[in-house]
Amino acid sequence: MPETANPLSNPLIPADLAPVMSALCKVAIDLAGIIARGPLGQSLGHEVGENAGGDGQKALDVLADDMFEAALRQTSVRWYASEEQETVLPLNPAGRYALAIDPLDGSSNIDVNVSIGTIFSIFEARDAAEDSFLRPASEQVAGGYVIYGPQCCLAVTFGKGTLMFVLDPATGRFELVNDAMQTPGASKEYAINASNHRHWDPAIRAYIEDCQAGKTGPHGQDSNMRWVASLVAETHRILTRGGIFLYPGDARPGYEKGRLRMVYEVAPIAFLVEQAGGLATDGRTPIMDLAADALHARSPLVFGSPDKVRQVAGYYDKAR
Ligand SMILES: O=P(O)(O)OC[C@H]1O[C@](O)(COP(=O)(O)O)[C@@H](O)[C@@H]1O
Ligand SMILES: [Mg+2]
Ligand SMILES: [Mg+2]
Repeated sequence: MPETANPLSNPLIPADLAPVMSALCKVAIDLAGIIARGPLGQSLGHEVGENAGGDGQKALDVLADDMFEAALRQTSVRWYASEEQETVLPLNPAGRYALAIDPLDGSSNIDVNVSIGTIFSIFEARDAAEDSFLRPASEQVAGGYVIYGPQCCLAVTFGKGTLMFVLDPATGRFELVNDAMQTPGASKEYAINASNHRHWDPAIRAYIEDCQAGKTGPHGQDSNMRWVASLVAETHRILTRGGIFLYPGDARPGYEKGRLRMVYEVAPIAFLVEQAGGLATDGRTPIMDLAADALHARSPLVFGSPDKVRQVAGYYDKAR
């Protein structure tokens, strides 16, 4: 792929954030190349350790983290918080921004050639490292993801709608394909890891059982279930085709608040989805009103087409 000085130049990118976005995109292009070579290149999917959240780290998790950290050092990012780092790293002391990142999302899919991604969230930096991230999701100045799939795409919001770019392999540039993504309202698809059925609370259990009941059940429609186990891929599908995603808290030890991390998974995805006319809650409360109480804190996440997300909140109200 040809190398361009700036792979993302567009008037819709705020000028102050443009160098940060450009650095993210350059790394994303390099990662897309590494991922595309799969077994022809270095081994990507083998376990190399454990991260602060207790998840196994794959070689590509660590490589992606190293690449983003190195590239963002040259930008106005003051604080760097990563799924793969226990604490916040100081980058540019004079920098204006605090950037949180899931360098490689969906790592269980690395070996099986299914879409994986990168998720990022940007706040204005505060003087204290952690304080810069432990604040309401509504204070984000940018949120987005890159998906490494059949197409490499960037979805990003700066609080004025959700933009979608596609990487053109012929030029090495991300081209704008939609300047106002709109989550479709009507969809028959729901996404949840159904193997956890026995651990769910009564509200989620009742909601999913009613989805499964189909046309003759209370929802009055047949549904399809999807579970990619890659949050970026589920988000991309829902932004494009509608539907609902649920990763609720459940009864497994350590899963009281589900699996997903507030700072670098839940908050940026909620920002993107709400800017595209969807809703994102923890089941009841809008994610945008919530703040993490620790860097790697988890949060339940329910997002997608507004009517469906409201419907889930109704099940929680009934279960009270
Ligand atoms: O394996 P589970 O419990 O279904 O969890 C799947 C979820 O875990 C994740 O893979 C977590 O992300 P990481 O790969 O960044 O740890 C999400 O992308 C996905 O939604
Ligand atoms: Mg993730
Ligand atoms: Mg990850």
